[in-house]
Amino acid sequence: MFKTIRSITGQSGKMLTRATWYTVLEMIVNAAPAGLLFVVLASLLQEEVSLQRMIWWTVSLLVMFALQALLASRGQIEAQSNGASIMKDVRLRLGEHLRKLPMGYFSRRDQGEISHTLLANVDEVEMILTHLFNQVIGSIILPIVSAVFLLFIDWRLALAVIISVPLALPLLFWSQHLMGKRSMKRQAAAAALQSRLLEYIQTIRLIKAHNQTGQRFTRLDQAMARLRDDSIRVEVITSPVVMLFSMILELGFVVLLLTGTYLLEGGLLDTSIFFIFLAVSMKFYQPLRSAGTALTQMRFMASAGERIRELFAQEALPEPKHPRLPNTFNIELENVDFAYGDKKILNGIQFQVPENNLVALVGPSGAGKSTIAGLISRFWDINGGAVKIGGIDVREMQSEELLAMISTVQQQPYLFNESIEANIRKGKPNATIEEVIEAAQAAHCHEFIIRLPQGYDTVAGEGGAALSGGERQRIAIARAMLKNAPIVVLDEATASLDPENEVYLQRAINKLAQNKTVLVIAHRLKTIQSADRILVVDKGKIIEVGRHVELVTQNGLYHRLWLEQQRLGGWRIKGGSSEGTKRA
Ligand SMILES: Nc1ncnc2c1ncn2[C@@H]1O[C@H](COP(=O)(O)OP(=O)(O)OP(=O)(O)O)[C@@H](O)[C@H]1O
Repeated sequence: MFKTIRSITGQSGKMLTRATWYTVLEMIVNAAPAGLLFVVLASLLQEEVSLQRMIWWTVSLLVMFALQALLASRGQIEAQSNGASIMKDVRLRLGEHLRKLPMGYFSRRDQGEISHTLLANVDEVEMILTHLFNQVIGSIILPIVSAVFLLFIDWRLALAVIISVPLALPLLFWSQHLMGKRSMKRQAAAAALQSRLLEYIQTIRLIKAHNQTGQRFTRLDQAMARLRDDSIRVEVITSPVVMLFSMILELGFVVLLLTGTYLLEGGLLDTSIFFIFLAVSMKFYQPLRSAGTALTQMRFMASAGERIRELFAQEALPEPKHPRLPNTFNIELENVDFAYGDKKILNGIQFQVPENNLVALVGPSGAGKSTIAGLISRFWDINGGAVKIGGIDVREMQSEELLAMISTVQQQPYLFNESIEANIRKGKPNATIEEVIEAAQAAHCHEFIIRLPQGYDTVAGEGGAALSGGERQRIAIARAMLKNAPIVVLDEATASLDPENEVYLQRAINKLAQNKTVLVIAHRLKTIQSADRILVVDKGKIIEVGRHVELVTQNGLYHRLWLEQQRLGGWRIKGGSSEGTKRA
């Protein structure tokens, strides 16, 4: 448990902080009234009490209580600030680590699971550092101090008090073991519920549109029921063992009573000593019981640490020891093989995009076009061959430098829930407002932005929900224009846009493509009629290569796709634009 926490916080001794020392002192002061009680009782029994003495004792007691409260509050503040700053660092390192992971990790894991680890699990570990750890330390120190005190007074009775501890401890270890096993299951159920909740919220529009509220709610309901069952199971399995631990521990009190009475009857014990033991033993068993509960709770929280450790253990794409930078920006794929896990997707892909050329990838859905485009940004590492930019393998470049030379415009670009200005500025964080407007004008979105109630200050909504698909794409293009990277990877919108939007979008794309090396995934073939080269991809292979005029005359897949799209075009109520992606 401590090993996990140390490994995720990266701090070896930092759990024993000033806060822990405050707690140790607090517990010593907490045990001190027992000593005072001993003196008071002895005086009472010997009838040596005076009012003046009693006032002194009372004052001393008040000072002890005040000191204890002061130490407790200092300890809590220290623990809180130390734990919170350690976990801030963990959150930052987790964010940084996630950024370096291959995209494959994100497609394997649910978004909800990842966010559960980043939010709930980090909070749970923070709870250990800010509260539970010191609570456990305090609950162990107080009985130790009390036991030492009792041993000094009468070793026979002290042994009677302590004797139950070694008998109860195995039960505590057992409860820890049970908790360790069950808590991982409960964590998985909580993460699954988070995924279902996220899915429910993100797809609420779709669910309503298809009238599937009942069906989706069932999935959510099942996830909730699983979490409920796992939570109950954790309690049902561990609680009886913790209870048994407490009971066996308290048996020591019975042993104390029997031993004390036996010694008293034999005249081997002073009554005042016996009273002291009866009173002080409370300071022995009660904190040990709390330590047991806090330790079990801590073991539960530590499973959150396990999940964080697993996330840190995911291997990032290896960075080169001696990174290289290309001088030119032609793209080259040499005999590339690629698989998602065991699922082979690309087979011997080979092509070039000469610098400042526009090459289009076309083909049926699932052919592997987006995968090819992702390999250029090194979203995944390939299984065979090489992906090169300017003759240098992308694996020999530092990932940040590689990403800086590529602008990617997605089919469904994501806009942050910030102002449109901030969204465009993501392409160049230090851009002036004039540069932002210039990019928006070039991307043909300035006109619609200034017509919005708050113009550039209009908030785009989560994911860009406040804007239409075409508007979102144009803002993403403005973002890419501001970035002004030498390579552009463009995933063209599949959905039919209204003619006006389509014309503007096409003009924006043409502007973005000027003097750049462009790889475009084209879904509408009429937009790539003037591309320098078209690659037809099918089942992970390039099966045809040529310009539009060459390919339409061959009796191949491109020809069939072209005829199909021409036929579908005839069904449109309004005619589309005749503009296409072209070199300006
Ligand atoms: N992250 C992933 N994990 C596993 N399989 C994937 C992943 N992404 C895509 N695939 C699979 O790889 C194949 C190629 O997908 P890809 O998205 O590259 O095709 P595409 O030609 O771009 O399709 P579309 O035109 O529909 O976008 C598909 O069978 C798809 O199911």
